[in-house]
Amino acid sequence: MIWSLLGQAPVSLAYYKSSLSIYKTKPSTPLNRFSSGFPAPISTPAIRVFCSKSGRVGSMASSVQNQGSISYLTQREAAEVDETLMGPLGFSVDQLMELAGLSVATSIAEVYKPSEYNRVLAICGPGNNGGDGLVAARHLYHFGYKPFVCYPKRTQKPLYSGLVTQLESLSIPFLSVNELPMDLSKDFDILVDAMFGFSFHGAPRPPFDELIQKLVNLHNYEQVQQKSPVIVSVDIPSGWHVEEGDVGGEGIKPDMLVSLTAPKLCAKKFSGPHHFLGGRFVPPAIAEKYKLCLPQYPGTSMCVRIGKPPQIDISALRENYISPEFREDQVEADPLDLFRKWFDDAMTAGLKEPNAMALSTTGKDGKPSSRMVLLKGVDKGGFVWYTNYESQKGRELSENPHASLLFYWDGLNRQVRVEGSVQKVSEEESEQYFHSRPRGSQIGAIVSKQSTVVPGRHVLHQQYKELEEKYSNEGLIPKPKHWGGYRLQPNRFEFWQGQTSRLHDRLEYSPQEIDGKRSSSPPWFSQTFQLTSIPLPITCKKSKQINPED
Ligand SMILES: NC(=O)C1=CN([C@@H]2O[C@H](COP(=O)(O)OP(=O)(O)OC[C@H]3O[C@@H](n4cnc5c(N)ncnc54)[C@H](OP(=O)(O)O)[C@@H]3O)[C@@H](O)[C@H]2O)[C@H](O)CC1
Ligand SMILES: Cc1cc2nc3c(=O)[nH]c(=O)nc-3n(C[C@H](O)[C@H](O)[C@H](O)COP(=O)(O)O)c2cc1C
Ligand SMILES: Cc1ncc(COP(=O)(O)O)c(C=O)c1O
Ligand SMILES: [K+]
Repeated sequence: MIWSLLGQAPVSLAYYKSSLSIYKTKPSTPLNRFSSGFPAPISTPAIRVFCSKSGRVGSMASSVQNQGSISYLTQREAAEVDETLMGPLGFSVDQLMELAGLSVATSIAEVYKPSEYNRVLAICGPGNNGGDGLVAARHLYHFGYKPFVCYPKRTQKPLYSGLVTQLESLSIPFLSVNELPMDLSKDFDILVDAMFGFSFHGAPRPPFDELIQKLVNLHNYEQVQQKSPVIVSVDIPSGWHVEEGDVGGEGIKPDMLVSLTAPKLCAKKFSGPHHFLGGRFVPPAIAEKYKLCLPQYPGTSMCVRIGKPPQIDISALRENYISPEFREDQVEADPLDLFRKWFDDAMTAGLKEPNAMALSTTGKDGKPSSRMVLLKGVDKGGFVWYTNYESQKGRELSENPHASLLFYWDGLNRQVRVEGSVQKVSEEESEQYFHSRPRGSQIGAIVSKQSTVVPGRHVLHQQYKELEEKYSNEGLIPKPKHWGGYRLQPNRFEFWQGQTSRLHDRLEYSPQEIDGKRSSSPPWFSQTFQLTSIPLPITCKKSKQINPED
């Protein structure tokens, strides 16, 4: 299929025309543009690299190396950055180690879900790299993993004995080298290599030579092996030369490398699928001084993916949902109460925009269309959202006043479907809501001829600017006639709670028939909605208890 392209402007939802030649010069379909444009199934977004502004400064700067815009440090530079952080910049080793260990744990959690990779062995060395491993083990415990620790050469400093006590207080088992099984693959899902970091030199001495060999023996990510645990190396794959990497080619081959502060030179030789950066504590002064180019961390994350994104087999992407049981006898009689309860759960879980819902409409041509809108109110009268009445959805709703709403609360493994008939809300209600919005959004609603083609972004921006000036005096911005709310009055709800092996819980509420007639006058659902097929007064069944792949 040959596709034409209509770009969508960012500020408004009007479209602007864009050259179609993009498909002539780049013979790709929208689908492969999509898959090549998005790096990974993991939650980290595309990498944006930030660099210090000035040129190279300081004595060591000339040896800071970049590969694809990201800086790599030599061993000496890494040690010096460390010293600067802990000297003039006032950090303590405890602080940095805590943040480093947390970065390692969050990187692991981004890729290896505790439901599948639960048993973690952290092998910790005598220095700070080992300390990072101890901290990571503690965080992993709190994230739902089952950690074990092998810490054969303990350091007698209070920082380290404190970390050990903390782990012991969580009943995390410490295993001696002798207690480790010959073959680590049966007992662990993740092996955290926290033996050596950037101060490693020479050849590994006992007992670490043997431990490194255990990792070498069991794992080579290039070989497809069933049931092989993954290796996550902290900062440096232990045994590798800090700058040259795996010189003899016989070292460990981690699946994941979590570089700390900035990757060291050996990381250029890392060819495993998951390279992350952690240690979100580098002040601009350090980045500037050492001319560090580092990726931006997304949102509030403690880690960011760097390096090539892994090749994704989309067909293999799946989650096994593990949730508390959602039972018929636990639900509310009124689906609205259950909706509110689940909405509160989504808020409490800190989900982003839990009020975002997919709205599906069909016009008289019967062709469905869906888009996201924001729920702005829910009560006995129904579910309310606001939009442009002249948009595609507005046109379709005028032709066919029935719609479906869909909420998906990732993280809670929950989905709610709501279907019903739709009416415009009153002008007064729309007025009131319109004026509660930020002034920028009010102007945006005037500017945006939603779902129409416009000549370019500049037109929108120009109109926006003019209106901004016009209404700069804090006066009322008039609501355009074509902007307002809709209210969907539900006639069907389905609450879905994901469960293991695709045997999900699905409960459907549909209107009860009284004397052979459907109740139709609101507010009726608190009384007359029923969960299909439990004996009255409230009936309930797992609707369509469904084949396992539903
Ligand atoms: N700012 C940061 O980047 C931070 C990094 N952190 C982590 O700290 C490590 C570096 O820690 P450091 O203590 O300097 O060094 P190591 O953990 O690499 O290990 C040093 C110990 O290892 C011994 N060692 C060295 N070589 C060998 C060997 N061939 N065989 C056996 N033992 C060896 C060494 O003993 P020596 O007697 O040989 O000196 C030390 O006992 C960094 O990589 C990060 O992971 C911080 O946690 C946070 C800030
Ligand atoms: C999370 C999210 C929330 C949105 N909320 C609204 C909204 O409340 N109202 C709205 O008109 N458009 C909203 N949009 C934009 C719509 O998805 C859509 O692009 C626009 O309304 C035009 O749709 P149409 O051409 O199908 O009518 C939202 C988009 C997203 C991603
Ligand atoms: C075009 C459009 N209209 C309305 C909204 C809802 O915005 P508000 O929360 O300001 O009503 C959104 C939200 O993304 C939107 O994109
Ligand atoms: K390591």
